[in-house]
Amino acid sequence: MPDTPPVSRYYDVKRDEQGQRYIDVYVNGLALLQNPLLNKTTAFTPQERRDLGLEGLIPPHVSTFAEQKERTYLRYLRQSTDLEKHEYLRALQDRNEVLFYAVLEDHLEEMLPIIYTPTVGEAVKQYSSNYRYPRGFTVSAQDIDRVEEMLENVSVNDVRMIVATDSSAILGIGDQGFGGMAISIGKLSLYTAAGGVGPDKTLPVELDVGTNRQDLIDDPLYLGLHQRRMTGAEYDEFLDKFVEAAHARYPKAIIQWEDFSRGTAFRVLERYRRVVPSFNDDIQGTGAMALSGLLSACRIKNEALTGQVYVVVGAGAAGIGVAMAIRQGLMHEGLSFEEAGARVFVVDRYGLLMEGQPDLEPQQMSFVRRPEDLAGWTYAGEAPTLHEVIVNSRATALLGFTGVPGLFRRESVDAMRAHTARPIIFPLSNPSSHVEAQPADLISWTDGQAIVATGSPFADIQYGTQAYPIGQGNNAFIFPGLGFGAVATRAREITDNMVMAAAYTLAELTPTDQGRVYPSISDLREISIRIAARVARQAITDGVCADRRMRSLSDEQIEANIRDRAWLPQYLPLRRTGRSTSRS
Ligand SMILES: NC(=O)c1ccc[n+]([C@@H]2O[C@H](COP(=O)([O-])OP(=O)(O)OC[C@H]3O[C@@H](n4cnc5c(N)ncnc54)[C@H](O)[C@@H]3O)[C@@H](O)[C@H]2O)c1
Ligand SMILES: O=C(O)C[C@H](O)C(=O)O
Ligand SMILES: [Mn+2]
Repeated sequence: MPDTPPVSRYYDVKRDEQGQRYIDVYVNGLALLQNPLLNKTTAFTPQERRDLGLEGLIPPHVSTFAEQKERTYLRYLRQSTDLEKHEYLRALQDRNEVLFYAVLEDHLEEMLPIIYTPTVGEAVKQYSSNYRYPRGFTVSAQDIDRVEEMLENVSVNDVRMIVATDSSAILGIGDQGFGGMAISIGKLSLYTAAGGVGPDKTLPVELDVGTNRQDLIDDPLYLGLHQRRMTGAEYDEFLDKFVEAAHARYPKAIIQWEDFSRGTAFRVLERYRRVVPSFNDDIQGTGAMALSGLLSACRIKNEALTGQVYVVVGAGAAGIGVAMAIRQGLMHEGLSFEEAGARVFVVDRYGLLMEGQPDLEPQQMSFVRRPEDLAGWTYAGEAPTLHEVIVNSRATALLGFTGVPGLFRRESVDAMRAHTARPIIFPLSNPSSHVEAQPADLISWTDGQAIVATGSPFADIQYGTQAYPIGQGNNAFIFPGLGFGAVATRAREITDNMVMAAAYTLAELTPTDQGRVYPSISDLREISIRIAARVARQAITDGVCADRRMRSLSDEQIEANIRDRAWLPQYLPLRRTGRSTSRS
């Protein structure tokens, strides 16, 4: 019997007599080379080549890992556009995952914008035209009744982390139909590169419930379902079937819901969060990320979180998630629910959220103002506009989650400077082309006084004689650690306290001396490990840790345990003993 559970029907990770890990493979020859979890391309040893039927199929020179990485990186540099670089790295991932993650680890800051935001947005749009090779799992409105059988086709048997999207609100680029699969893939690449979850433990999922994009429906080359989106009870039934089947096949898996539009995001989160361990990245991950940036900004200002007035624009999944997180943070700092809510103003397309507006959704209701709440305000229409809210509320912090480029105007920024010397301005919409204000404008309009963060990466801003670094306020600083902490404890549920622990840990780990409110991406892995440890501790405190051994560990032991189990991109020896212990 192996001392590690079977992980794939193509191989098991086992230990030899000396306790060294090796991979026992049940395929050979070309079939082995075509499995990206097993393939070492040119690095197979002469012994492996003989034993695994690879002789004659690969070039004679046995490459070192360093040579492979160098060859791969040089070719990466020869790709001329960011999308070509993305496609090149994705092809590498589909060929050899260890090498992909090793190269990514060596060049994380350079490559994150390529495999993830903003380039992944382009990959989503081009998904059908650039489709090449299967990755992840997809189920559509046509075949949801067979989802259980279909999940059996997935070759890995021990998935711990699923990212699933219905592609209804991808970044700030809206309904993208089947192309949203690229987002699930990109998020999970970060789980492995930063969060330490092995690639064989992850499963990207595209829930193809249709698309309301007529141009996609009319395009014969579009690879998703050519029909309009399911809604209402039909949609709920689809999701119920997916969740039930995924949980049955992968009982230890955490589900991250990604890029669901505001109409479904909250409903889906609440419907399942106590059924399977799950969280919504745009609501909760973004909420924690934004709260952390605000805590760091307050540290720079040398003021309290409770001393600011917050305007959140865009009352969708992210905006409401962030407004809730700010309110929770203010309560954590001692305010009552009412006092905290009074400091948070939420604006959507009709202006300030006000009673009686059309299309208000349940999750927005606790932020809705009545006219009598606005005594002393001056505004022209039925609801104050964004600018009128900033002026009347005496806003000191402004956060954007609208996906509308250029929404933050100079007059509003000037108005903020009447209330505070150092306005906090976070245009957090992605990708870069959808940012609510250019960081360079914000720095120059405020003579370098604004504290700025953006969702997509921006280079330092040169203004006068000084360089102003722009922190990247992206939920990538939260979800890998939050998810890994939940995986490590086999959390039965992801509690609000676990999300808050992630937010406060990120703030503690953010050095603010350079004026940045988010750390450098090069520190992402270390930060994710530390967040995972604190999330794990919180899971134990909250009584949701299903892993008995973890419960008795000290904080130091938890962190050591998490560090120790983080997957690293290294080749293991491959052997073929002929004794399969896997299901097949
Ligand atoms: N930085 C991050 O980590 C991060 C995380 C999540 C989402 N986001 C970004 O936030 C944006 C929104 O994402 P979401 O998932 O909440 O989408 P969503 O569709 O749920 O919400 C968007 C909201 O913006 C509102 N809106 C549109 N135009 C507006 C306008 N002119 N004025 C005011 N409100 C307007 C819409 O009515 C809707 O309520 C996207 O660009 C996304 O990339 C960033
Ligand atoms: O994907 C990102 O870069 C962050 C966030 O989840 C978003 O939807 O914009
Ligand atoms: Mn998202």
